[in-house]
Amino acid sequence: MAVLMVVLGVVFGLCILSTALLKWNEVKYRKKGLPPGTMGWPVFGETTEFLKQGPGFMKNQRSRYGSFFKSHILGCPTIVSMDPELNRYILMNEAKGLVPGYPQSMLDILGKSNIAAVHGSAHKHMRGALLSLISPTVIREHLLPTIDEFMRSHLSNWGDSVIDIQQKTKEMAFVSSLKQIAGIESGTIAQEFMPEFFMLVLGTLSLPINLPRTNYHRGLQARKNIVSLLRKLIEGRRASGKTSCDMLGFLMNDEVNKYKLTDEQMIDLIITILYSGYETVSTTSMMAVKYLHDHPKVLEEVRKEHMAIRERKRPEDPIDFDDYKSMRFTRAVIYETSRLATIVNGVLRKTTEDMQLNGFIIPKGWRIYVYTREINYDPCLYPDPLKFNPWRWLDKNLENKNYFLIFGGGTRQCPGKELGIAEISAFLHYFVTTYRWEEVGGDELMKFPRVEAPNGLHLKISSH
Ligand code: HEM
Repeated sequence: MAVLMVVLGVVFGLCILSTALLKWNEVKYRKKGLPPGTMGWPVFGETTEFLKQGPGFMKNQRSRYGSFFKSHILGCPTIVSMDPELNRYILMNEAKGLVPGYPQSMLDILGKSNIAAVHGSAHKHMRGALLSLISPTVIREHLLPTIDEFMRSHLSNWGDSVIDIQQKTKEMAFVSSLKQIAGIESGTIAQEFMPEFFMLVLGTLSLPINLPRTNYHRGLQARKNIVSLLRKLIEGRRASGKTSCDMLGFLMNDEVNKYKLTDEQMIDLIITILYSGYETVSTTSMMAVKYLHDHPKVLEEVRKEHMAIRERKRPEDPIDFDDYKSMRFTRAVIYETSRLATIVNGVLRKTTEDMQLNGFIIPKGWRIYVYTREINYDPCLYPDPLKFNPWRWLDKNLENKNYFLIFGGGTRQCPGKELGIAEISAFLHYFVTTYRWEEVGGDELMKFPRVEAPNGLHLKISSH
């Protein structure tokens, strides 16, 4: 009896303490003019609910508080915006103080000059330099041939084996970028680079606690090593006096390049390119393979498109820009994959000063989560939204609609969109024309907060 009384007493005490803590945190953030919503626990906020319930948490909060509510997630007081009109306004108005709001660990590891860390004229300059490296002309004349050569060799010996397509597409996205940036494809530099880069990526998604063995600490160390590798590469090229026909060669060539970047800026830009195209391209490629496997009719249509291209060519001929432009159905598959898998849930901004938004006052330094995921499943915009139906993208001009935010919008809209689509298209070209595949089975796929196969996605591959 006495034990039961003690247990009941402890439970009762804990209940009172929890209620008091939750109440205290609500009162702390009860400023006049803030949007409705809850702030959860001190320090942790509602991060656990957000990560555990994922999209369900967002939908639940929206049904209680509307499309514009406050929360405390991932270490920051945050406003979540799920309102399409407001989302566009936020993305279009960086100049009014709505700047990128990515986590500190990401900014520290990607560098002071990385594109998400700079605003105003510095952003214009870095973005201009990047766009000059990946313009449609450069894609046509330099990047597509490089990508073609890479995909051909990367996919050349997958036949009659079991592969982990997640691992393969990750390596593919990374090494393909490295080849475009510095002509490096295999050999010791790529081998040295790859584990460092994977460590850097992990670090950007961690809590910024700089203690030995934390992912943040390892990420910072990986950045140091990558910077030193790139510095050696730049110095080696300068010493040799040769010009190279790759992104680094163009950046270093003052005669043709009007954006004069310092070595630090060049290095941060290269890290930005590697980082931004890595997870987006690899995950979309993996998920496209998954959806094609599950939808034989779509696979048949894609294969028809790519076989028609091959029939016009000798086996050794690369795909060119006209071939790429003719891949209309493949483009539709890539959009449908991005929509249904929602590779990017939204983008982050923060306020540089107190500002009025949607009739509320948002304090300086608060994060704004422009949460675009639900648009992808809106039955008014995409009828039968849970169906994988690439045909919906043909002839309807869906990619030019103002609710199409798969590649972001406004001043920060993805500059790598065409490059990313070209890479995935070239990958699919060689994959569907060379191989047939079966899932080995049972691999788990997670869709939130990131799309990933925690134990890999294994395929049994046979030659076509
Ligand atoms: C399927 C592939 C891709 C998807 C879905 C994608 C998606 C996005 C999205 C949603 C944004 C907006 C971020 C924001 O507003 O804060 C963005 C920005 C960006 N993307 Fe991509 N991306 C892809 C491929 C690439 C590639 C291949 C590159 C390589 C150059 C790249 C480079 C960038 C950069 C540098 C930014 C920041 C632009 C700025 O802040 O001005 N992306 N991307």
